[in-house]
Amino acid sequence: MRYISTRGAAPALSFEDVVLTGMAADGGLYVPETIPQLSADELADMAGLSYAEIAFRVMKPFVGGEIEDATFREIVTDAYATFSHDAVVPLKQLDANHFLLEQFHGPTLAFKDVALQLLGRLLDHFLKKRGERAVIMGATSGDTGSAAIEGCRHCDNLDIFILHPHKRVSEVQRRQMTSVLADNVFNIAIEGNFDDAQAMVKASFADQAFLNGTRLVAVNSINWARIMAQIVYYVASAVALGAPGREVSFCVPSANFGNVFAGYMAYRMGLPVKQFIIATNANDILHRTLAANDFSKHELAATLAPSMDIVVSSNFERLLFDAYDRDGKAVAALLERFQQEPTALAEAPLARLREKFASYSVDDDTILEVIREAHHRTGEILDPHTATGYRAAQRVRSDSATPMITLATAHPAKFAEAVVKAGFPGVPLPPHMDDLLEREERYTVLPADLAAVQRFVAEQRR
Ligand SMILES: Cc1ncc(COP(=O)(O)O)c(C=O)c1O
Ligand SMILES: N[C@@H](CCOP(=O)(O)O)C(=O)O
Repeated sequence: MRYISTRGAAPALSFEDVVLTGMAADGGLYVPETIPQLSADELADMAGLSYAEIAFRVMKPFVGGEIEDATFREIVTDAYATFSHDAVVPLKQLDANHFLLEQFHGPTLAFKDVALQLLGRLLDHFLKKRGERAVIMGATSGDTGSAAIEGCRHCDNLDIFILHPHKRVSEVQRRQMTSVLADNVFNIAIEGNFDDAQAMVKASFADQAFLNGTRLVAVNSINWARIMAQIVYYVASAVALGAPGREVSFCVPSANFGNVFAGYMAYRMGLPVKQFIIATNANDILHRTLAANDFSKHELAATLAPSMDIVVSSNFERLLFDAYDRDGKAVAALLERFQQEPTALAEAPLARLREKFASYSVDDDTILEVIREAHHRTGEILDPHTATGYRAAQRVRSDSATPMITLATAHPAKFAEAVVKAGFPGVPLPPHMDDLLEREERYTVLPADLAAVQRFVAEQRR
């Protein structure tokens, strides 16, 4: 298996190299050169298997024989043993044909754990094999940061630098990151927003001179392994509801687009998916692009679903690469224009996207209304991100005969502000976190200035 860049001008990489890197040298993101296929028989055979076994089977072709089967199976089994639910990501039926896929049973209570428990172990495996050290730089709007720290902190060969937007993540999210006092964990609160943090991480991949030759690795979904691991739960949940004999649809609270892109990859591998719904908060660039072909940046708004407060959506590039028939030059030109001025997609790629994707945007008042309504109807307290998905599924699903799976991307206990504003007393944290609000914190506030951040990383790394 080889991996190529969405901008068409960087060298192709092996699986091991793609895991141990971030962005491609041409500024693009890596995708598999060919998309492995899952036959109907292979899908049918997965019914009733454990999540770890499905994960092994779905991901094996992407690894391309670069890790021995027995070792890879061990890594996968170990990663998913950290989840508090046997099903890892259980399905919960809400009504006749609407299901929640609960993605918050991992150590940090958000869907990011599914990929980052695996990625941490893959990095450990490859770095030990090579006898190398590496520096991680990641940007977070709140959930990736803690999941990355939790997934990678036991790897002695890694120093982990996580940039979060100062005062723009929830208290629980911040404390999940900043109360990890390990010697190899560094939290940086950036005086800016998530887009600023992500831009600095990407700029650091583009010019790594500040690290004097030490390897820089991504934990954001720019790292292909993140997407790969997220494909699994689309397959597992669809098979649980009758695939390949029955089509399903997915509604995905979206921002940086890694989650729904993984679903699209599952579809490209052969999973029968009728529709993907992209749900956004008030930061609605994905919805504006799909619905009105308005691919332009608006100012980033702080919302009640802070993890989705993102304007420049990284993985949309991977979808564009497919929509533009894998023409890297066209993707590079479009994205360069996008950085400079309001732009639009060409007609044919947009039409292709609209065949499979619908979208819907949900503002803060509606998030609160949905939390109340969903509780009244189903007894569930949704987190504010999941609430955007719940409403989008109600409004734009193509039909009610096809099972709709809405991804419940985080636990409501992480987002007390929205839950309390919606009129509930709050949701308790699980026992392993019940003293979180009393734990000591450590983090450094820095301006949104690339040189300052790089200087900090260069000085602090071990
Ligand atoms: C809780 C939660 N829901 C949804 C999203 C959106 O996922 P993605 O960035 O993969 O589109 C994120 C992060 O971005 C998140 O943390
Ligand atoms: N919502 C994310 C933003 C970063 O997304 P990623 O999937 O690219 O890591 C977060 O919680 O940090």
